[in-house]
Amino acid sequence: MYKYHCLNAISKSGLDIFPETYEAQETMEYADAVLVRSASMHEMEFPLCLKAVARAGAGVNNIPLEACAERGIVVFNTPGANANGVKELVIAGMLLASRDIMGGIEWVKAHAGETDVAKRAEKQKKEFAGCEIEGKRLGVIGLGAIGALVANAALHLGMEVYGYDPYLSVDSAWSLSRHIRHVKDVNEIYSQCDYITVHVPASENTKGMIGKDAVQKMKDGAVLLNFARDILVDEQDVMDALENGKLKKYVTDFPNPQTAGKDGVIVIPHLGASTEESEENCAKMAVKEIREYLENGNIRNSVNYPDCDMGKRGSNARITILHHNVPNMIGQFTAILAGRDLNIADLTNKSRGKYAYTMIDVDAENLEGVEKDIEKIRDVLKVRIIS
Ligand SMILES: NC(=O)c1ccc[n+]([C@@H]2O[C@H](COP(=O)([O-])OP(=O)(O)OC[C@H]3O[C@@H](n4cnc5c(N)ncnc54)[C@H](O)[C@@H]3O)[C@@H](O)[C@H]2O)c1
Ligand SMILES: O=C(O)[C@H](O)COP(=O)(O)O
Repeated sequence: MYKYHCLNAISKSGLDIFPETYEAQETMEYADAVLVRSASMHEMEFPLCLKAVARAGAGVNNIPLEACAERGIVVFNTPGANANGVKELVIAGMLLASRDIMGGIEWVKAHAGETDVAKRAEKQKKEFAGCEIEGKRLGVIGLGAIGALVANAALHLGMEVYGYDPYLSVDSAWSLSRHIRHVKDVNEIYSQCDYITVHVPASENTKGMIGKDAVQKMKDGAVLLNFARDILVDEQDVMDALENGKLKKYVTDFPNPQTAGKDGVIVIPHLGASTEESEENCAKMAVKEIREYLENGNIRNSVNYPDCDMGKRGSNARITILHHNVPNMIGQFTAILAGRDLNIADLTNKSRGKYAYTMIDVDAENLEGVEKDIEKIRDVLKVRIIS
Protein backbone atom coordinates (compact mmCIF):
# COMPACT_ATOMS: atom_id res chain seq x y z
CA MET A 1 0.00 0.00 0.00
CA TYR A 2 1.38 3.43 -0.95
CA LYS A 3 0.49 6.54 1.03
CA TYR A 4 0.13 10.09 -0.25
CA HIS A 5 -0.63 13.45 1.29
CA CYS A 6 -1.99 16.59 -0.41
CA LEU A 7 -0.64 19.92 0.86
CA ASN A 8 -3.16 21.83 -1.28
CA ALA A 9 -6.53 20.93 -2.75
CA ILE A 10 -5.79 18.73 -5.75
CA SER A 11 -8.40 18.08 -8.43
CA LYS A 12 -10.39 14.91 -7.75
CA SER A 13 -10.13 13.80 -11.37
CA GLY A 14 -6.39 13.45 -10.79
CA LEU A 15 -6.62 11.75 -7.41
CA ASP A 16 -9.13 9.27 -8.90
CA ILE A 17 -6.26 7.86 -10.98
CA PHE A 18 -4.72 6.43 -7.81
CA PRO A 19 -5.80 2.75 -7.58
CA GLU A 20 -6.96 1.07 -4.36
CA THR A 21 -3.36 0.35 -3.45
CA TYR A 22 -2.94 4.05 -2.62
CA GLU A 23 -4.22 5.65 0.57
CA ALA A 24 -4.68 9.36 1.29
CA GLN A 25 -3.10 10.57 4.54
CA GLU A 26 -4.01 13.55 6.73
CA THR A 27 -0.34 14.39 7.28
CA MET A 28 3.00 13.86 5.60
CA GLU A 29 4.36 11.70 8.43
CA TYR A 30 3.94 8.32 6.72
CA ALA A 31 3.63 9.51 3.12
CA ASP A 32 5.53 8.02 0.19
CA ALA A 33 4.46 10.98 -1.93
CA VAL A 34 3.23 14.53 -1.51
CA LEU A 35 1.12 16.53 -3.96
CA VAL A 36 1.39 20.30 -3.75
CA ARG A 37 0.39 23.46 -5.58
CA SER A 38 1.66 26.75 -4.12
CA ALA A 39 2.06 25.82 -0.43
CA SER A 40 5.56 26.75 0.70
CA MET A 41 7.59 23.68 1.66
CA HIS A 42 10.78 25.55 2.54
CA GLU A 43 10.33 25.31 6.29
CA MET A 44 8.93 21.78 6.34
CA GLU A 45 10.62 18.71 7.76
CA PHE A 46 10.44 15.68 5.50
CA PRO A 47 9.97 12.15 6.86
CA LEU A 48 12.43 9.44 5.81
CA CYS A 49 9.65 7.55 4.04
CA LEU A 50 8.97 10.44 1.62
CA LYS A 51 10.12 9.52 -1.88
CA ALA A 52 8.41 11.98 -4.21
CA VAL A 53 6.92 15.47 -4.32
CA ALA A 54 4.75 16.33 -7.29
CA ARG A 55 4.00 19.99 -7.94
CA ALA A 56 0.64 20.09 -9.73
CA GLY A 57 1.73 23.14 -11.69
CA ALA A 58 4.81 24.73 -13.22
CA GLY A 59 6.61 26.95 -10.69
CA VAL A 60 8.71 25.11 -8.10
CA ASN A 61 10.11 28.06 -6.15
CA ASN A 62 7.95 26.93 -3.17
CA ILE A 63 9.95 23.69 -2.88
CA PRO A 64 13.51 23.29 -1.54
CA LEU A 65 14.78 21.35 -4.56
CA GLU A 66 18.33 20.75 -3.38
CA ALA A 67 17.34 19.79 0.17
CA CYS A 68 14.91 17.28 -1.34
CA ALA A 69 17.57 15.92 -3.70
CA GLU A 70 19.95 15.44 -0.76
CA ARG A 71 17.30 13.45 1.07
CA GLY A 72 16.61 11.30 -1.98
CA ILE A 73 13.24 12.91 -2.67
CA VAL A 74 12.46 13.31 -6.35
CA VAL A 75 10.53 16.50 -7.16
CA PHE A 76 8.30 16.61 -10.24
CA ASN A 77 6.29 19.36 -11.90
CA THR A 78 3.69 19.22 -14.66
CA PRO A 79 5.15 21.12 -17.62
CA GLY A 80 2.60 22.81 -19.84
CA ALA A 81 -0.42 21.36 -18.02
CA ASN A 82 -1.78 24.77 -17.00
CA ALA A 83 -0.29 26.85 -19.83
CA ASN A 84 -3.55 27.45 -21.66
CA GLY A 85 -5.26 28.71 -18.51
CA VAL A 86 -2.49 31.25 -18.01
CA LYS A 87 -2.42 32.24 -21.68
CA GLU A 88 -6.12 33.11 -21.61
CA LEU A 89 -5.69 35.24 -18.50
CA VAL A 90 -2.72 37.08 -20.01
CA ILE A 91 -4.87 38.02 -23.00
CA ALA A 92 -7.55 39.19 -20.55
CA GLY A 93 -4.88 41.16 -18.70
CA MET A 94 -3.88 42.99 -21.88
CA LEU A 95 -7.50 43.87 -22.57
CA LEU A 96 -8.08 45.06 -18.98
CA ALA A 97 -5.01 47.27 -19.24
CA SER A 98 -6.10 48.72 -22.57
CA ARG A 99 -9.59 49.89 -21.66
CA ASP A 100 -11.00 50.78 -18.27
CA ILE A 101 -13.38 47.81 -18.36
CA MET A 102 -13.28 47.42 -14.58
CA GLY A 103 -13.85 51.13 -13.97
CA GLY A 104 -16.85 50.98 -16.29
CA ILE A 105 -18.32 47.96 -14.56
CA GLU A 106 -17.83 49.59 -11.15
CA TRP A 107 -19.60 52.73 -12.43
CA VAL A 108 -22.60 50.68 -13.59
CA LYS A 109 -22.74 48.88 -10.22
CA ALA A 110 -22.65 52.20 -8.40
CA HIS A 111 -25.59 53.45 -10.48
CA ALA A 112 -27.60 50.26 -10.49
CA GLY A 113 -31.27 50.87 -9.82
CA GLU A 114 -31.26 54.37 -11.29
CA THR A 115 -33.96 54.63 -13.94
CA ASP A 116 -31.80 56.76 -16.25
CA VAL A 117 -28.73 54.51 -15.94
CA ALA A 118 -28.74 53.76 -19.68
CA LYS A 119 -28.80 57.44 -20.65
CA ARG A 120 -26.15 58.38 -18.07
CA ALA A 121 -23.92 55.49 -19.22
CA GLU A 122 -23.90 56.84 -22.76
CA LYS A 123 -22.64 60.19 -21.43
CA GLN A 124 -20.17 58.62 -19.01
CA LYS A 125 -18.59 55.98 -21.25
CA LYS A 126 -15.94 58.30 -22.68
CA GLU A 127 -14.27 58.11 -19.25
CA PHE A 128 -13.66 54.41 -19.71
CA ALA A 129 -12.58 54.35 -23.36
CA GLY A 130 -9.21 52.99 -24.34
CA CYS A 131 -7.26 51.45 -27.19
CA GLU A 132 -7.29 48.18 -29.06
CA ILE A 133 -4.47 45.64 -28.89
CA GLU A 134 -4.59 44.84 -32.62
CA GLY A 135 -1.62 46.43 -34.35
CA LYS A 136 0.28 46.95 -31.07
CA ARG A 137 3.61 45.32 -30.36
CA LEU A 138 3.88 42.61 -27.69
CA GLY A 139 7.20 41.47 -26.22
CA VAL A 140 7.24 38.00 -24.67
CA ILE A 141 10.15 37.25 -22.32
CA GLY A 142 10.42 33.49 -21.86
CA LEU A 143 9.05 31.33 -24.67
CA GLY A 144 8.32 28.10 -22.79
CA ALA A 145 4.93 26.45 -22.46
CA ILE A 146 3.07 29.67 -21.54
CA GLY A 147 5.14 32.25 -23.43
CA ALA A 148 4.82 30.32 -26.70
CA LEU A 149 1.03 30.06 -26.37
CA VAL A 150 0.73 33.76 -25.51
CA ALA A 151 2.94 34.74 -28.45
CA ASN A 152 0.97 32.66 -30.95
CA ALA A 153 -2.40 33.82 -29.60
CA ALA A 154 -1.35 37.48 -29.74
CA LEU A 155 -0.37 37.06 -33.39
CA HIS A 156 -3.87 35.76 -34.10
CA LEU A 157 -5.27 38.86 -32.41
CA GLY A 158 -3.36 41.01 -34.89
CA MET A 159 -0.48 42.01 -32.65
CA GLU A 160 3.11 42.21 -33.79
CA VAL A 161 5.04 39.85 -31.50
CA TYR A 162 8.66 39.94 -30.38
CA GLY A 163 10.00 36.96 -28.41
CA TYR A 164 13.10 36.61 -26.24
CA ASP A 165 14.41 33.37 -24.72
CA PRO A 166 18.14 32.60 -24.70
CA TYR A 167 17.46 29.01 -23.52
CA LEU A 168 14.63 28.19 -25.93
CA SER A 169 13.91 24.44 -26.05
CA VAL A 170 13.53 22.60 -29.35
CA ASP A 171 9.89 21.78 -28.50
CA SER A 172 9.08 25.45 -27.89
CA ALA A 173 10.90 26.47 -31.05
CA TRP A 174 8.74 24.02 -33.03
CA SER A 175 5.55 25.38 -31.48
CA LEU A 176 6.27 29.03 -32.23
CA SER A 177 4.83 30.73 -35.29
CA ARG A 178 7.48 31.84 -37.77
CA HIS A 179 5.86 35.28 -37.73
CA ILE A 180 7.22 35.91 -34.23
CA ARG A 181 10.30 38.08 -34.32
CA HIS A 182 13.11 36.27 -32.52
CA VAL A 183 14.93 38.90 -30.46
CA LYS A 184 18.50 38.21 -29.29
CA ASP A 185 18.82 41.21 -26.97
CA VAL A 186 16.08 41.74 -24.38
CA ASN A 187 16.65 45.51 -24.62
CA GLU A 188 14.98 45.38 -28.02
CA ILE A 189 11.82 44.18 -26.27
CA TYR A 190 12.07 46.96 -23.69
CA SER A 191 12.58 49.72 -26.27
CA GLN A 192 10.15 48.54 -28.96
CA CYS A 193 7.12 46.96 -27.29
CA ASP A 194 3.83 48.46 -26.13
CA TYR A 195 3.02 45.43 -23.97
CA ILE A 196 5.67 43.31 -22.25
CA THR A 197 4.84 39.99 -20.63
CA VAL A 198 7.21 37.85 -18.54
CA HIS A 199 7.05 34.02 -18.51
CA VAL A 200 10.28 32.79 -16.95
CA PRO A 201 10.76 30.66 -13.81
CA ALA A 202 11.64 32.43 -10.56
CA SER A 203 15.19 31.61 -9.52
CA GLU A 204 18.25 33.34 -8.09
CA ASN A 205 19.19 34.22 -11.70
CA THR A 206 15.88 35.76 -12.67
CA LYS A 207 14.94 37.46 -9.38
CA GLY A 208 14.51 41.21 -9.97
CA MET A 209 15.29 40.85 -13.68
CA ILE A 210 12.87 43.68 -14.45
CA GLY A 211 13.92 46.69 -12.44
CA LYS A 212 14.75 50.35 -12.88
CA ASP A 213 17.19 49.82 -15.78
CA ALA A 214 14.70 47.78 -17.76
CA VAL A 215 11.78 50.10 -17.00
CA GLN A 216 13.74 53.18 -18.07
CA LYS A 217 14.35 51.59 -21.45
CA MET A 218 10.64 50.88 -21.97
CA LYS A 219 8.43 52.99 -24.23
CA ASP A 220 6.48 55.72 -22.49
CA GLY A 221 3.04 54.35 -21.66
CA ALA A 222 4.07 50.70 -21.92
CA VAL A 223 2.08 48.00 -20.11
CA LEU A 224 3.96 45.37 -18.09
CA LEU A 225 2.31 42.01 -17.39
CA ASN A 226 3.59 39.56 -14.81
CA PHE A 227 1.90 36.18 -14.60
CA ALA A 228 5.13 34.39 -13.65
CA ARG A 229 6.16 35.43 -10.10
CA ASP A 230 6.25 38.80 -8.31
CA ILE A 231 9.93 38.44 -7.32
CA LEU A 232 10.94 38.64 -10.99
CA VAL A 233 10.04 42.32 -10.95
CA ASP A 234 11.43 45.05 -8.73
CA GLU A 235 7.95 46.24 -7.92
CA GLN A 236 9.06 49.43 -6.17
CA ASP A 237 10.70 50.55 -9.44
CA VAL A 238 7.51 49.67 -11.28
CA MET A 239 5.36 51.59 -8.78
CA ASP A 240 7.62 54.63 -9.27
CA ALA A 241 7.27 54.30 -13.04
CA LEU A 242 3.49 54.16 -12.75
CA GLU A 243 3.46 57.20 -10.51
CA ASN A 244 5.59 59.30 -12.84
CA GLY A 245 3.63 58.16 -15.90
CA LYS A 246 6.45 56.21 -17.55
CA LEU A 247 4.35 53.02 -17.44
CA LYS A 248 0.63 52.94 -18.14
CA LYS A 249 -0.30 49.78 -16.20
CA TYR A 250 1.23 46.89 -14.31
CA VAL A 251 -0.86 43.72 -14.48
CA THR A 252 0.17 41.11 -11.95
CA ASP A 253 -1.21 37.75 -10.83
CA PHE A 254 0.53 38.03 -7.43
CA PRO A 255 -1.06 40.21 -4.75
CA ASN A 256 1.28 41.60 -2.09
CA PRO A 257 1.21 44.67 0.18
CA GLN A 258 3.32 46.66 -2.28
CA THR A 259 0.92 46.38 -5.22
CA ALA A 260 -2.53 45.42 -3.90
CA GLY A 261 -5.02 48.23 -4.32
CA LYS A 262 -2.46 50.66 -5.77
CA ASP A 263 -3.23 53.05 -8.63
CA GLY A 264 -2.18 51.81 -12.03
CA VAL A 265 -1.87 48.20 -10.90
CA ILE A 266 -4.31 45.51 -11.88
CA VAL A 267 -3.84 42.77 -9.34
CA ILE A 268 -5.39 39.36 -9.89
CA PRO A 269 -5.41 36.86 -6.97
CA HIS A 270 -3.13 34.23 -8.59
CA LEU A 271 -5.83 32.90 -10.90
CA GLY A 272 -3.64 31.97 -13.88
CA ALA A 273 -3.98 28.23 -13.40
CA SER A 274 -7.27 28.26 -11.52
CA THR A 275 -9.48 26.80 -14.20
CA GLU A 276 -11.21 23.44 -14.08
CA GLU A 277 -9.19 22.30 -17.09
CA SER A 278 -5.78 23.37 -15.83
CA GLU A 279 -6.39 21.96 -12.36
CA GLU A 280 -7.45 18.64 -13.86
CA ASN A 281 -4.54 18.51 -16.31
CA CYS A 282 -2.01 19.27 -13.57
CA ALA A 283 -3.49 16.79 -11.08
CA LYS A 284 -3.67 13.99 -13.64
CA MET A 285 -0.10 14.54 -14.76
CA ALA A 286 1.18 14.78 -11.18
CA VAL A 287 -0.55 11.55 -10.11
CA LYS A 288 0.77 9.69 -13.18
CA GLU A 289 4.31 10.88 -12.41
CA ILE A 290 4.05 9.67 -8.81
CA ARG A 291 2.66 6.29 -9.82
CA GLU A 292 5.30 5.81 -12.50
CA TYR A 293 8.02 6.57 -9.99
CA LEU A 294 6.69 4.56 -7.05
CA GLU A 295 5.59 1.53 -9.07
CA ASN A 296 8.27 1.37 -11.77
CA GLY A 297 11.01 3.71 -10.56
CA ASN A 298 10.75 5.77 -13.76
CA ILE A 299 11.40 9.49 -13.43
CA ARG A 300 9.45 11.73 -15.82
CA ASN A 301 9.44 15.53 -15.55
CA SER A 302 11.66 15.84 -12.51
CA VAL A 303 13.11 19.22 -11.60
CA ASN A 304 15.88 17.97 -9.29
CA TYR A 305 16.89 14.58 -10.71
CA PRO A 306 17.50 13.40 -14.27
CA ASP A 307 14.59 11.90 -16.14
CA CYS A 308 15.19 8.16 -16.50
CA ASP A 309 12.91 5.48 -17.90
CA MET A 310 13.31 1.69 -18.16
CA GLY A 311 9.68 1.04 -18.99
CA LYS A 312 7.32 -1.09 -16.92
CA ARG A 313 8.91 -3.40 -14.43
CA GLY A 314 8.58 -7.05 -15.49
CA SER A 315 9.06 -10.12 -13.32
CA ASN A 316 12.56 -9.04 -12.29
CA ALA A 317 13.24 -7.07 -9.16
CA ARG A 318 14.21 -3.46 -9.88
CA ILE A 319 16.79 -1.65 -7.76
CA THR A 320 16.67 2.13 -7.95
CA ILE A 321 19.43 4.27 -6.49
CA LEU A 322 19.51 8.05 -6.11
CA HIS A 323 23.07 9.21 -5.58
CA HIS A 324 25.60 11.96 -6.07
CA ASN A 325 27.04 12.23 -9.55
CA VAL A 326 30.58 11.08 -8.70
CA PRO A 327 32.91 8.45 -10.22
CA ASN A 328 32.82 4.71 -9.53
CA MET A 329 29.24 4.46 -8.26
CA ILE A 330 28.08 1.90 -10.82
CA GLY A 331 31.20 -0.19 -10.20
CA GLN A 332 30.34 -0.35 -6.51
CA PHE A 333 26.69 -1.25 -7.14
CA THR A 334 27.51 -4.02 -9.60
CA ALA A 335 30.23 -5.40 -7.30
CA ILE A 336 27.61 -5.93 -4.59
CA LEU A 337 25.38 -7.82 -7.02
CA ALA A 338 28.28 -9.82 -8.49
CA GLY A 339 29.35 -10.79 -4.97
CA ARG A 340 25.95 -12.46 -4.53
CA ASP A 341 26.03 -14.09 -7.93
CA LEU A 342 23.09 -11.98 -9.11
CA ASN A 343 22.63 -11.43 -12.85
CA ILE A 344 21.88 -7.91 -14.13
CA ALA A 345 19.17 -8.01 -16.81
CA ASP A 346 19.21 -4.28 -17.55
CA LEU A 347 20.90 -1.18 -16.20
CA THR A 348 20.49 2.56 -16.83
CA ASN A 349 22.32 5.49 -15.31
CA LYS A 350 21.50 9.15 -15.86
CA SER A 351 22.90 12.29 -14.31
CA ARG A 352 21.87 15.90 -13.89
CA GLY A 353 24.33 18.31 -12.33
CA LYS A 354 25.27 17.10 -8.85
CA TYR A 355 22.79 14.20 -8.86
CA ALA A 356 22.44 10.88 -10.62
CA TYR A 357 20.05 7.95 -10.78
CA THR A 358 20.76 4.31 -11.46
CA MET A 359 18.13 1.66 -12.24
CA ILE A 360 19.08 -2.01 -12.26
CA ASP A 361 16.83 -4.93 -13.19
CA VAL A 362 18.05 -8.13 -11.59
CA ASP A 363 17.16 -11.74 -12.51
CA ALA A 364 16.12 -12.66 -8.99
CA GLU A 365 13.29 -12.23 -6.57
CA ASN A 366 15.13 -12.47 -3.29
CA LEU A 367 17.47 -9.53 -2.83
CA GLU A 368 17.74 -9.74 0.92
CA GLY A 369 20.45 -7.49 2.31
CA VAL A 370 21.20 -5.81 -1.04
CA GLU A 371 19.39 -2.59 -0.15
CA LYS A 372 21.31 -2.21 3.11
CA ASP A 373 24.66 -2.93 1.45
CA ILE A 374 24.08 -0.34 -1.29
CA GLU A 375 22.89 2.20 1.29
CA LYS A 376 26.25 1.95 3.02
CA ILE A 377 28.08 3.23 -0.07
CA ARG A 378 29.20 6.81 0.33
CA ASP A 379 27.25 9.30 -1.86
CA VAL A 380 24.19 7.04 -2.05
CA LEU A 381 21.13 9.07 -1.09
CA LYS A 382 18.24 6.60 -1.36
CA VAL A 383 17.84 2.99 -2.42
CA ARG A 384 14.63 1.18 -3.24
CA ILE A 385 13.93 -2.34 -4.33
CA ILE A 386 10.70 -2.66 -6.25
CA SER A 387 9.61 -6.27 -6.46
N1 LIG B 1 0.09 32.69 -12.76
C1 LIG B 1 0.01 31.38 -12.71
O1 LIG B 1 -0.95 30.82 -12.22
C2 LIG B 1 1.12 30.56 -13.30
C3 LIG B 1 0.82 29.31 -13.87
C4 LIG B 1 1.86 28.58 -14.42
C5 LIG B 1 3.15 29.04 -14.37
N2 LIG B 1 3.39 30.23 -13.78
C6 LIG B 1 4.77 30.77 -13.73
O2 LIG B 1 5.22 30.92 -15.05
C7 LIG B 1 6.52 30.37 -15.18
C8 LIG B 1 6.70 29.85 -16.59
O3 LIG B 1 5.83 28.77 -16.81
P1 LIG B 1 5.98 27.86 -18.11
O4 LIG B 1 5.00 26.75 -17.94
O5 LIG B 1 5.93 28.67 -19.35
O6 LIG B 1 7.46 27.30 -17.89
P2 LIG B 1 8.48 26.76 -18.96
O7 LIG B 1 9.56 26.10 -18.22
O8 LIG B 1 7.77 25.98 -20.01
O9 LIG B 1 9.05 28.08 -19.67
C9 LIG B 1 9.96 28.95 -19.08
C10 LIG B 1 10.82 29.55 -20.18
O10 LIG B 1 11.60 30.59 -19.64
C11 LIG B 1 12.84 30.57 -20.31
N3 LIG B 1 13.81 31.34 -19.55
C12 LIG B 1 14.48 30.98 -18.43
N4 LIG B 1 15.25 32.01 -18.01
C13 LIG B 1 15.07 33.03 -18.89
C14 LIG B 1 15.58 34.34 -18.99
N5 LIG B 1 16.44 34.81 -18.10
N6 LIG B 1 15.16 35.12 -20.01
C15 LIG B 1 14.28 34.65 -20.92
N7 LIG B 1 13.78 33.40 -20.88
C16 LIG B 1 14.15 32.61 -19.88
C17 LIG B 1 13.16 29.09 -20.46
O11 LIG B 1 14.11 28.87 -21.48
C18 LIG B 1 11.80 28.53 -20.80
O12 LIG B 1 11.60 28.47 -22.21
C19 LIG B 1 6.57 29.26 -14.10
O13 LIG B 1 7.89 29.01 -13.69
C20 LIG B 1 5.73 29.84 -13.00
O14 LIG B 1 6.53 30.59 -12.11
C21 LIG B 1 2.41 31.00 -13.24
O1 LIG C 1 3.38 27.83 -11.16
C1 LIG C 1 2.20 27.52 -11.34
O2 LIG C 1 1.85 26.47 -11.89
C2 LIG C 1 1.16 28.51 -10.98
O3 LIG C 1 1.64 29.59 -10.30
C3 LIG C 1 -0.10 27.94 -10.45
O4 LIG C 1 -0.09 27.88 -9.05
P1 LIG C 1 -1.36 27.21 -8.30
O5 LIG C 1 -1.31 25.76 -8.65
O6 LIG C 1 -1.12 27.48 -6.87
O7 LIG C 1 -2.56 27.88 -8.84
